[in-house]
Amino acid sequence: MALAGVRVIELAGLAPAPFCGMILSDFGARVIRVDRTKVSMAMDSQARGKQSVALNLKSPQGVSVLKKLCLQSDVVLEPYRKGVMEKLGLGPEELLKENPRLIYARLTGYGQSGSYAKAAGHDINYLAMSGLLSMLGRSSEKPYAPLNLVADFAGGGLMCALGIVLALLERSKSGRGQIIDASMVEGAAYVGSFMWKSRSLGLWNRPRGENMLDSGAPFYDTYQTSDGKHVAVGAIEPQFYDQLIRGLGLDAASLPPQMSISDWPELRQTFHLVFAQKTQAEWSRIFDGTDACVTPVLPLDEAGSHPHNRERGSFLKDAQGEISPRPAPVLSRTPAQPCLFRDPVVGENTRSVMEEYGFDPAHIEQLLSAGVVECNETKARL
Ligand SMILES: C[C@H](CCC[C@@H](C)[C@H]1CC[C@H]2[C@@H]3[C@H](O)C[C@@H]4C[C@H](O)CC[C@]4(C)[C@H]3C[C@H](O)[C@]12C)C(=O)SCCNC(=O)CCNC(=O)[C@H](O)C(C)(C)COP(=O)(O)OP(=O)(O)OC[C@H]1O[C@@H](n2cnc3c(N)ncnc32)[C@H](O)[C@@H]1OP(=O)(O)O
Repeated sequence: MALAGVRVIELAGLAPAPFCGMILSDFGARVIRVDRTKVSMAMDSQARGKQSVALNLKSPQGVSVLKKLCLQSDVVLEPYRKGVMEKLGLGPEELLKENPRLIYARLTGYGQSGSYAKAAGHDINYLAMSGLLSMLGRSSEKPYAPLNLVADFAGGGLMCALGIVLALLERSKSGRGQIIDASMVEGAAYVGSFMWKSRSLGLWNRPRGENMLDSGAPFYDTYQTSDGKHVAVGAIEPQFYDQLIRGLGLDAASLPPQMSISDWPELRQTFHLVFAQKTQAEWSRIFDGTDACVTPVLPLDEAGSHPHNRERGSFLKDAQGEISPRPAPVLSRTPAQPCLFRDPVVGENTRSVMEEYGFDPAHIEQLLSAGVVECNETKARL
């Protein structure tokens, strides 16, 4: 796999850093998640392929253990508020001095500088600060955050993984590590570059929800079908729009022109009435195999069984029978081989990882009895 041999220490976080760690793990990195001690269960729902070491970083001995892990690793990924790592004596200056090849990835909302750097926040705040949230939502309604997809995952976890891969690539030439300052505000904004850079095309001149790609246009929207399900329509280009009109059984000559914005409300009402006459499956039978750009809106539990996705193996089933997306993209020679085994219990791998990183057994026992580290091998076997 592409990242085979890369060792990552991931400090347990909420959502973006776990996703970043899972991407690295899916593509072959060895990811060791450092959990707090005295927690009953991991909140990491993206722990695929990871190992868990439970370590109390509030103790000086715990800090020494982490330093030793980082000394023999390629990447450390930290998701805390600015200054937390420095307060623990685990800041980048400290760790890079000991291991100049270390890639020190800092995944935060607002980045390591600026007046918000130390403020708490979540996806919705970062998305708001990126400028993008102002563009999301239906006409005459307030801005609407599309789950926590954009800042946490696209602009956060994924962008940070890109930074890590870039830094690894650069290190193969220079031999040197570096610090990655991954701000979710900036990551989200960057993902949204098209919105900034396409403003000159007039794509976003109208109020929110009234432009071509923000549900303003009737040919770029969702419609309810007679069985209460939905279809998505993305028939932008005239040749595809023609096929949409044909599939709907409408007469193009009796409709206003596609790009007549003032007629969009009337056209939307026509589409709405027609789509409501057949079930989602009936519309799929009509539109599958055409270029009308009409697809069913699939719920998560149906996405994996859709023929197209099934043919490509786009979703996988793990040992617990849980279905989730397979890693993307697909590399032809060195594709990801995601682990299908269950997620680790907190502290399940403490002892084995410490042994592997050169701690002698007596020292491990001493740290265990002092509560600096925790080992939950038995819990894992239950
Ligand atoms: C929208 C998403 C968030 C979705 C997450 C949800 C899935 C979960 C959010 C709340 C959870 C529920 C809740 O916890 C209650 C229940 C708990 C129960 O156990 C389970 C069920 C729950 C219902 C639970 C269920 C789910 O988990 C939730 C619903 C996001 O947007 S995520 C993005 C968030 N932003 C960032 O990541 C940006 C960077 N980080 C930050 O800005 C801050 O970390 C953040 C997120 C604002 C949190 O701030 P906080 O003050 O809590 O922490 P920090 O200032 O960063 O400091 C960390 C402290 O922890 C110490 N520490 C770290 N590791 C260790 C260790 N191994 N040992 C000892 N101590 C450790 C560290 O030293 C810091 O200590 P100090 O404060 O003393 O410096």
